[in-house]
Amino acid sequence: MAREYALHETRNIGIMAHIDAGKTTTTERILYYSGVNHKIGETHDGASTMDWMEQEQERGITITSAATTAHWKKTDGTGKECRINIIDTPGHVDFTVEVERSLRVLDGAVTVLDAKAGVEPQTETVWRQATEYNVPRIVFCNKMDATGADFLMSCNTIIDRLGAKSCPIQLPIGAESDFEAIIDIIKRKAYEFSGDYGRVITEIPVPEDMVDLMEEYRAKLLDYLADYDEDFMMQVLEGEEPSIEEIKRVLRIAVCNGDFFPVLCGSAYKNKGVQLVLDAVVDYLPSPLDVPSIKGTTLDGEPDVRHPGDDQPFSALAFKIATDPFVGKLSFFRVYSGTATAGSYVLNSTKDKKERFGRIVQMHANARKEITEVYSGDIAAAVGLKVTTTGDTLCDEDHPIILESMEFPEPVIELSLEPKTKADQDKMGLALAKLAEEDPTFKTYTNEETGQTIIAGVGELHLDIIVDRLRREFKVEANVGQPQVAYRETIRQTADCEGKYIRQSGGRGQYGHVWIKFEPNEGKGFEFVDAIVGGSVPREYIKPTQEGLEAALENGMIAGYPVIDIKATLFDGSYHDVDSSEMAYKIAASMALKEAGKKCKPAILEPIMFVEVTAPSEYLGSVMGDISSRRGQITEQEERGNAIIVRAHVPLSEMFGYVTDLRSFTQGRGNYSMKFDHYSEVPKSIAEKIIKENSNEN
Ligand SMILES: Nc1nc2c(ncn2[C@@H]2O[C@H](COP(=O)(O)OP(=O)(O)OP(=O)(O)O)[C@@H](O)[C@H]2O)c(=O)[nH]1
Repeated sequence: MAREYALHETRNIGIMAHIDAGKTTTTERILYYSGVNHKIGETHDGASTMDWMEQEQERGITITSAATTAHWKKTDGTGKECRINIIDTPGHVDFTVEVERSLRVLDGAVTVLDAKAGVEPQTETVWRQATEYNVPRIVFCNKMDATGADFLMSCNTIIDRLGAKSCPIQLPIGAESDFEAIIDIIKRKAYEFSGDYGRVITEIPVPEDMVDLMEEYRAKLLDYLADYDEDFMMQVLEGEEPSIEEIKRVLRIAVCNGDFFPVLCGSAYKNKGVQLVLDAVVDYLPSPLDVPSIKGTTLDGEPDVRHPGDDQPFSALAFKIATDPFVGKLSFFRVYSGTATAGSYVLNSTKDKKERFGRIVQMHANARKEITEVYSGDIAAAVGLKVTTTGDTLCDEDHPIILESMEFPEPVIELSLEPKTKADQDKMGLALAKLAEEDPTFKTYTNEETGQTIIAGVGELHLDIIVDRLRREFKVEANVGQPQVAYRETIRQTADCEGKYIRQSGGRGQYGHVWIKFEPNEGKGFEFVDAIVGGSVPREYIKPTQEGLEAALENGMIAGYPVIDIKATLFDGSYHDVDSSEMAYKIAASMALKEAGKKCKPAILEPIMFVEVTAPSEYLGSVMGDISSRRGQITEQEERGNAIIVRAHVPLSEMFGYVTDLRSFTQGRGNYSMKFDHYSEVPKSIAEKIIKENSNEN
């Protein structure tokens, strides 16, 4: 089967915004106009198609990014269509990993702003992420119908707050309840929307009193564009009037270049303007051919690259694993090069395992269409992959490559779960394993000392939702502990440590004996070195020693928290001809680590968060004072109109309940966002307290 849409007629886009700016409503309209949906579900009625998970509907927020395919006619008069793959990205800071992983596989994005507020703190976060991943964007200034909507103010915030090169390519006619129609600055035409969900678009005259403003911004736009094309610059300098096609051509170059951001306006809710956003997606956002070829490495770690094209070797990146109630596990992937058919085998080069593409499906909101082949540039989901997790590369076995993957934030908050009944206990293990498979930022483990199941995530809301899903989707009832900081342990000093496990009481005994040198390994995680010469520890017991050590690291040395940044060199030991066993070496390794807890100057590390607070200027003093009282260090402060932004590093343990405190001393006008930054050693007094608390529980 040949491909349905040419590569240059494919768009992989994300819709990014501050929470509540209207991403979901906008996406719904897109699906409606592009013919996928026949009924529009309003998010505030809890009936939207994208937010199909039950609690998403109740909370009215988008949690998972569903990849959805839509089609839209090109504006060049050829009657041809583009395929637009849309990834709906969540706006809450606890889900930035969702934003980041979709950014990784997108070629372009639509940033949705709320016309009442312009650029908001969370918009800045996603904007910066998009910049980091070089994702070209167009901006849709939504909610023009809402009280307080101000288009030009919003456009200015893009320049002032984001420091971005940007210019409107539309102007609203009227605002708030008088918002009526939209002017296309490039075409010098105006449009109004009527009929079923604004389906009918009618051209109307540009109001007399808006002509000057339109010309002013048109001139500004041309000025900006002149930088991107020499011929165009000459035309503008010589006062020639460039044609509409010419302007669109250069605007496309500017947008694809990733540093120019045209702004459109409308109201998704009132059905005005979304079709023009789709036109702009097709006209200005890049196809897979317009973005740089994806980089990666060969299996030997040499730099390598894959170019888009169906004739290239197959390469794809798995960016999301989801559980579908009907087909089971779905692995979403983006194809960067080549093609693959359903039923074929591919190599998971990250894990060095073969995988079979059982069935391949394309998602249309919550419906799915089975396809037989995927092509370069496509986004689709595979059913039945066994070992693949988020971030893995799938590729042609004969041309292996490991594509650049993504980084995931640390799970810094944890809580304990106690199943209510034996039946719950049985179900819980499976359910947690499934959730962890879907979400690389969610971890679960058993605290060996207390026997409790611990779940860890990136924020309180993240864990809240996990617990909620356990209850609803997996029908597991559990008592939930208070959220706690996920501390870590490490060592500060090198020492040789012995672990000896010998049991000889009649019959076959147990014998395992190792000497391990432990060294601090800051920022480099866990490293295991086999330095055994002369067989003092036989070959077959080296892997068990490493495994025993890895398991022991999870349970800590002094307070039960996972040990990080440690290098272990197995350099000596002994064995017994009859009694040595894998188990005995595993235990010996864990005993050696216990000894490291005494000899290697162990330390407790706490997560330090990057916190960004925005509040009216008069609260600057209180914001700073409060951060200091939380052991915070202010790194930057900035004034922006009447508001101040304070950036700081604050230990997570001091941030519980911050939202309530901030609201109360700023009379509800302060806001903040926070994300993990790094680990740092806790002050001695606190370390002692943590160790004491954790030994009390025993
Ligand atoms: N007045 C007005 N309200 C809108 C518009 N678009 C969306 N809304 C409302 O704003 C609220 C948030 O819209 P959503 O589409 O759920 O926003 P979102 O950005 O997807 O939010 P999350 O999924 O929670 O991140 C809902 O109550 C919408 O009905 C608009 O154009 N005008």
